[in-house]
Amino acid sequence: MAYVVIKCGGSILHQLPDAFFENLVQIKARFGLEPVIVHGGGPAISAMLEKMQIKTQFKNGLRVTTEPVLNVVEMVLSGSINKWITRRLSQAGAKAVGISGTDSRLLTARKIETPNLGYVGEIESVNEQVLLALLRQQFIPVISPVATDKNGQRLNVNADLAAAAVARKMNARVWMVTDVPGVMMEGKVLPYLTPGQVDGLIQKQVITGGMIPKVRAAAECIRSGVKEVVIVDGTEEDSLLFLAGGGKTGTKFTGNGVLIDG
Ligand SMILES: Nc1ncnc2c1ncn2[C@@H]1O[C@H](COP(=O)(O)OP(=O)(O)O)[C@@H](O)[C@H]1O
Ligand SMILES: CC(=O)N[C@@H](CCC(=O)OP(=O)(O)O)C(=O)O
Repeated sequence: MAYVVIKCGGSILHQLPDAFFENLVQIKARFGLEPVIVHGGGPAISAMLEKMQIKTQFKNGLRVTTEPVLNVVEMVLSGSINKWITRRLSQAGAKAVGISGTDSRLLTARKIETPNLGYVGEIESVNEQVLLALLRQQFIPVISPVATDKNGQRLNVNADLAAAAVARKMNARVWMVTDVPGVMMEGKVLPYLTPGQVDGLIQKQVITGGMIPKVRAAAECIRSGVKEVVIVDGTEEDSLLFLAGGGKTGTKFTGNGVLIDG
């Protein structure tokens, strides 16, 4: 079976048209691709934290996660956002099941060692049996990226990194759906990138903020043998069908891409 992990970024979620969810259902019928959704929700978490007057900050695209922040992260991601996506998919005719990385140890993580990041995790293992069981019964899994460590402590995992871990485990293609047409440099989309180019672009601050974990996750995928990682604009019409059919859009990560000057 061919799987595709579709990472839906919080930046774009609420602008995704009905057609996006309908396309998601069609890629299975028309191209035999089985979708697994991993979603973010950064802006919704920030909005809720602001409402609750809890301060929040990011380091290299990762949210500093104290205990009160962690409570809000889980409430928003595994609660409202996860259920909102499954509702949209159900409306589009899919059998969607929303689960969190803490269910049945789907995502096990360890605390990232960067000092003062708090309860932020990096994925150690993915229990793909849960996903395979759902997929066998024609369900589309919709995953919230909250994980647990080996002691059962909840950890906040960046959704790009969670999507990469799931894709590596399932040997799936990866489409990262976001609010920009790809990785941009000097106002233009970079059509191709290789893992080796990523660190330089971050150092030169061509890539900043939320794009940092995205390109790092993409590079990690390619280095471990994932065949296709594409960063794509969620509002681009029929982009999922286009990608499923082998079309080229957004920024594609490859083992040997086009070199960037400088
Ligand atoms: N070189 C770059 N190309 C495109 N976007 C970039 C770049 N550097 C930083 N960004 C920022 O990254 C954002 C996407 O990351 P993020 O907001 O975390 O999205 P998502 O919620 O989809 O994961 C873009 O909206 C843009 O502001
Ligand atoms: C550790 C960390 O930064 N976790 C993210 C999880 C959500 C996410 O990744 O959402 P996007 O895909 O919209 O960025 C956060 O707290 O915002």
